This record gives sequence, C-alpha cells and structure tokens, in this order.
Amino acid sequence: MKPADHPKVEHGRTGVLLINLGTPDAPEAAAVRRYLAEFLSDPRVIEIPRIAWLPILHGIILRTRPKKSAHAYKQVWTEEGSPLAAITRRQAEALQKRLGEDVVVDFAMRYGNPGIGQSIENLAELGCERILAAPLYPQYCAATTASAIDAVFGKLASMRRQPALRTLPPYYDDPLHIDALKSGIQDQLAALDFEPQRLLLSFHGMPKRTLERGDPYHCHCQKTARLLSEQLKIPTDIAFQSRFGRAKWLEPATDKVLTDYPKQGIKRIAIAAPGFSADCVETVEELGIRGSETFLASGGEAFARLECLNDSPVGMDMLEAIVRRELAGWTVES
Ligand SMILES: C=CC1=C(C)c2cc3[nH]c(cc4nc(cc5[nH]c(cc1n2)c(C)c5CCC(=O)O)C(CCC(=O)O)=C4C)c(C)c3C=C
Ligand SMILES: [Fe+2]
Ligand SMILES: [Fe+2]
Repeated sequence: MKPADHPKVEHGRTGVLLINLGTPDAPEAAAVRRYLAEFLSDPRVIEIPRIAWLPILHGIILRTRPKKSAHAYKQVWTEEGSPLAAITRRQAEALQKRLGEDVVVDFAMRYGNPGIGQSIENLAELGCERILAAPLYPQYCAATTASAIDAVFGKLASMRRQPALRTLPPYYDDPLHIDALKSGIQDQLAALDFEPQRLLLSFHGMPKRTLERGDPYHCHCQKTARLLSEQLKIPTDIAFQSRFGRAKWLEPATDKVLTDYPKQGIKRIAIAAPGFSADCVETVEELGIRGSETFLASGGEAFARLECLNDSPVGMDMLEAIVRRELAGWTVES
C-alpha cells in the first residue's frame, strides 16, 4: 500500500508487515531469472562460498532454470498474479479489516516486489513509529525467517529515524496454529467427502547439512507434524519436497514417498503442506499437478491436495490472534 492510498497519516501509529518469500513479477523466463538471481544470491539460502557458487549460479542455473520454472509458474498463474503474491495481499487486507484503523497492515516479499525496504519506508511515512515484522513461516529456518529479518534490520540500519521493532516468533507448535491446520484439513476432507488411507504432510526441504549445523527447521517441521497428527484421526507421514542442487536434502523426499505408497497398498491419499502459510508454485504445481501425476502413474487411485490456510476464516482467526499477542502493550488490545 502506498502512503497516498491510506486514509489517515498520523504519528505514533503501529504497523504490521506480513512477509513472505517472494515470487516473479510474471510467469516469463526473464522475470523468473531476475527473481531467482536475487533469491539464489542470498548467502542465507545458498551457504556455499561465493567464489565457488556465483560461477555455478550465473554460468549454469540462471541459464537453464528460468525457462523450466516459468513453465511451472504459467500453470498456476491467476488473474491476480502469482498465487503467493495474491494470497499474501488478501491476508494483509483481511488482517487490516480485523485490526482496525489504529494499525496499518502491509505486506512485503523478501525477493522481488513489493520489497521489504520500500514497505518499511511506506509504513514510516504513514507515521508508524512501531512495526511488527511478521515473517509468515510457521517453522523457523535461517534461509527464510532469518533472511527476512536480516532484510528488515538492514533497512533500519539505513534510517535516521528508526521505528521500534518487534518480530513475530515462529509459531510451528502454537496450539492456535495446530488447531487451525486441523480444522482446515478436516473441513476440506469433509467438503470433498474423502477418506484418505494416509495423509502426507509435505514440508519444503533444506540441505541436510543445515540440520547438522544447528538449524531448528527440521525439528520444527517434525513437531508441527507430530502435534497435528495427534489431533487428527488419520494416519500421517512426513516428507520434504522441492529438492534443489546436488547436496543431500532432508528425507524422505515427497516424490519418493508418492512413488512408494501404491507398492505398500496405499492408494487413496491426501496431501497437505503445513510449512506454507500461502499456496504457491511449490504447493499448487509441485504437489497438486506433478505430485498427483507421480502418485497416479505409480498405481495410486485417488489423490487430494489440500489447500494451505491462506486467507480462510480459520487461517485469519489464527493470524489475527498471534499478531494481536505480539502487539500487546502497543496500540491494540490483545
Ligand atoms: C517454506 C519454507 C521454505 C524453505 C525452508 C525454503 C528453502 C529453500 N528454497 C530453495 C529454492 C527454491 N525455492 C523456491 C520457491 C519457494 N520456496 C518457498 C519456501 C521455502 N523455501 C516458497 C514459498 C516458494 C514459492 C515461491 C513462489 O513464487 O510461489 C524456488 C523457485 C521455484 C523454482 O524454481 O522451483 C527455488 C529455486 C532453496 C535452495 C532452499 C534452501 C536452502
Ligand atoms: Fe524454496
Ligand atoms: Fe519446486
């Protein structure tokens, strides 16, 4: 939201900045290349010494991947743009309505547009002297959460008049989050009148060495999955998707699990992605299109991809509650 679009400019206000990963501006190779160049140059994402990584990135990856990824984005693109951008915008609009005019809610993307720096400037221009930066990643990961927060602090480092800052902690095991996931899954299964033999919880993968170096992401994913499966009456499994590069990634890999299920007599499954607060190319295309094809080609018979919490009422109830909790003592009552 630009300052001019917002009705009131006052001082002493509070801003909430919802942050997600980011997405290309268009489903075309050139736009995907710009986005991937920024994303994959981030040392929080690729932890290989720059001198070794940059020639691979520019010499190989950015020459081959944009075309392939653009094909995936084309299949999921909507009238409102990339699903991730459209849903994050709707989440910000819905939260703005719920929090009222004392708070200014905006959203930003770690890579691509709207950028974190510009969004913080806009909030400051609107008179926000206190900002809650809320990376919408339930599980903490240095590649996602820390990178987003680094960018927030990086912007503040360039400001003469800094706002006060709070950051939303990870909410992977928050009962409000587990409850919302449970309702989202149960409601969708009921609407589809579908009883899966197995529910696969697919999280975005990470190189295995990040776990060995102490990143809590893997533990956070395991805990979300365990708490959720304790609440549901369906047998669940966990898997990690979206492998990238040659290093060993967290296992088991989602595509391997989907190939193996039918061999074990598991032919009716649902798949959910509780590591994503909004549907995106990784859930709609990788799970919903390619994952379904893999499972059915391996002998599976029925496959349902369940949507993320997105801006659903249960998802927004949860987001409103965890945001209000962090704003306590600022301007809105918790
Ligand atoms: C939810 C948490 C995420 C983690 C952890 C994560 C790690 C991670 N990702 C890559 C490489 C790629 N990820 C891509 C897309 C993508 N990743 C996440 C989230 C996490 N990534 C989201 C929400 C998205 C979707 C963006 C969208 O526009 O819809 C992509 C781009 C798509 C593609 O080309 O396949 C890449 C590349 C690495 C290397 C990594 C950990 C180090
Ligand atoms: Fe990713
Ligand atoms: Fe992917």
